[in-house]
Amino acid sequence: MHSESRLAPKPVITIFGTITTLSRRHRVTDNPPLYHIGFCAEDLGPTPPTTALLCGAPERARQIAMASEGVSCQKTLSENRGLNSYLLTLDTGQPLLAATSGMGAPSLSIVVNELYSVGIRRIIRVGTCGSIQEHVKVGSVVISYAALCRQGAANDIAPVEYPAAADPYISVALGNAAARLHIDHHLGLTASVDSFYEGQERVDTSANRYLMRQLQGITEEYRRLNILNYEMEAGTLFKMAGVYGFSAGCVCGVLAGRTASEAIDGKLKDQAQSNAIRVALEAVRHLENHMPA
Ligand SMILES: O=P(O)(O)O[C@H]1O[C@H](CO)[C@@H](O)[C@H]1O
Ligand SMILES: O=c1cc[nH]c(=O)[nH]1
Repeated sequence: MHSESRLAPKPVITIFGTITTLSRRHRVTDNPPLYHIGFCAEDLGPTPPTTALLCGAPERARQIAMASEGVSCQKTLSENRGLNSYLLTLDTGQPLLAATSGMGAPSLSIVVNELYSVGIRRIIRVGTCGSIQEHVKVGSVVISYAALCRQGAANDIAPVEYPAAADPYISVALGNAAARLHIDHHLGLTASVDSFYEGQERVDTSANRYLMRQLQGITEEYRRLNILNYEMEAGTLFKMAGVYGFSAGCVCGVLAGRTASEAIDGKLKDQAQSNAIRVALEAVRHLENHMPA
């Protein structure tokens, strides 16, 4: 045992106040951190969280931890590879993890595997998306109860036909949370794909103006199949939940209205993301109270 590993965590001053970060020298356990997420089960303390809010962007995980009402950040667990993760306590007393998946299913699959290893049993993706339906407006949130999963990583985990379904209790909790907060929301089907440009039929804003024939018209086809939105992680998360045996949900802020334009709406971006965060936090408060993981 190295004596330095028993040192108390080092306090650091950030623009958000004083928090504690777990540098390699100041971790309170000798157990090795998991290779990608950069922490292990013992780093989660005596009352470890079993629920994680999982964001594609590290800045969003940080926003949940440092700038959300009713959330206290106990410590920064890791910033390894930009997969920022934070140990939190909600105003209800519930422990919670805010973590980062990175963009796309391959990165998400690694992070989710390691989160499961450290004891996480409920994962709510807090993401962003593009709407493909006229009535799903930029700034609103989409709660995915299932996904059309056109993702390669998922095929390493389950057959292509395997259902990509959210936990119905989480989906209902997210819908009820959005209603309580008076946030414009839609509960429905999501298309989870592997690329932001070609896979979501972007041409005007893409460096690649050539779209393979099989993708030409795909957005209109999905629209007619009553799919609400495009994003890049939920399908694989849902399939992993089924195979591993944890519960999963997804709420995404709408950043692009694809019936009008391919572009991200910069003006409503912050509002859409903070709506998704507020809905997820409110849902967790009620899920934990009524349905222990
Ligand atoms: O904002 P996040 O959570 O990263 O989600 C969406 O944004 C990224 C693409 O811009 C993809 O990861 C997509 O799923
Ligand atoms: O259009 C969008 C916006 C965010 N994320 C996506 O995957 N697509």
